[in-house]
Amino acid sequence: MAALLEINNLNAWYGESHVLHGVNMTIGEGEMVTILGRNGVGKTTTLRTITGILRKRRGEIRLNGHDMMQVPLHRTAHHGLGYVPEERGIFASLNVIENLMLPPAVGDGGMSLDEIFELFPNLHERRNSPGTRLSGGEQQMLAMARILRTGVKLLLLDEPTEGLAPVIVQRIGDVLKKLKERGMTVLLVEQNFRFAARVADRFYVMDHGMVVSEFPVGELPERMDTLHTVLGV
Ligand SMILES: Nc1ncnc2c1ncn2[C@@H]1O[C@H](COP(=O)(O)OP(=O)(O)OP(=O)(O)O)[C@@H](O)[C@H]1O
Repeated sequence: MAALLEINNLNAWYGESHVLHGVNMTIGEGEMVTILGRNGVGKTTTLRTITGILRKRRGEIRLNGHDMMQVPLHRTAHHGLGYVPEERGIFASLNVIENLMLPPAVGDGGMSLDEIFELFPNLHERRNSPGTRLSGGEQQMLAMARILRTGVKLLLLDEPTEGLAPVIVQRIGDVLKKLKERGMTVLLVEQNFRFAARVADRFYVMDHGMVVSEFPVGELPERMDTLHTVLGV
């Protein structure tokens, strides 16, 4: 499988605080990979550093072979990188369609509104509702849908299931499975272990700003005891 994203010896700082200490990851095209780890180990920071929101960084980030360290933040989407942050960023005063149409399409292969509404039928039902009236689950789906419309190749998701009811978590899992069938590559941070086990091909476990282990989903059962210790769950 060809690598879509390659990260080598990635370091990042918040001011003087050195948070990532040499992260290495490779994500193959069409893969779904989950980053696990306790609170504060650097999972969100890894996503923010890949997107370039956090600029105080050193190391290597290649997307499709392209050196992303040189790409300014406003150009990252043009290279196929889409980021859905934990806080989702839905515009409260805009309705669902307006939120969806806001980011410009930046590449080929973005989903049409019809395709989006097929994937997220409840967004179609709520298409005229303002952001303020959406549930947490609907906001999460809208945040994902908005990025999918733009034609991204790599989707970075930060805790997509946080605070959501089990039935909505299940639905987000179904969406990710359908995206996988379409060949989308996804790197996600997730604390919900059962959800992650359902959608991921592979896991990275982070601790103290580094990747400390990596394994395919098939090895999950034999790793459970160690993971419970490492993750404190
Ligand atoms: N804006 C910031 N300024 C300074 N330090 C920060 C900032 N954001 C995060 N940190 C620190 O960086 C470290 C890594 O945080 P990060 O949010 O990446 O962890 P995480 O693994 O995603 O955990 P969580 O699930 O709690 O978000 C933590 O020590 C955190 O306190």
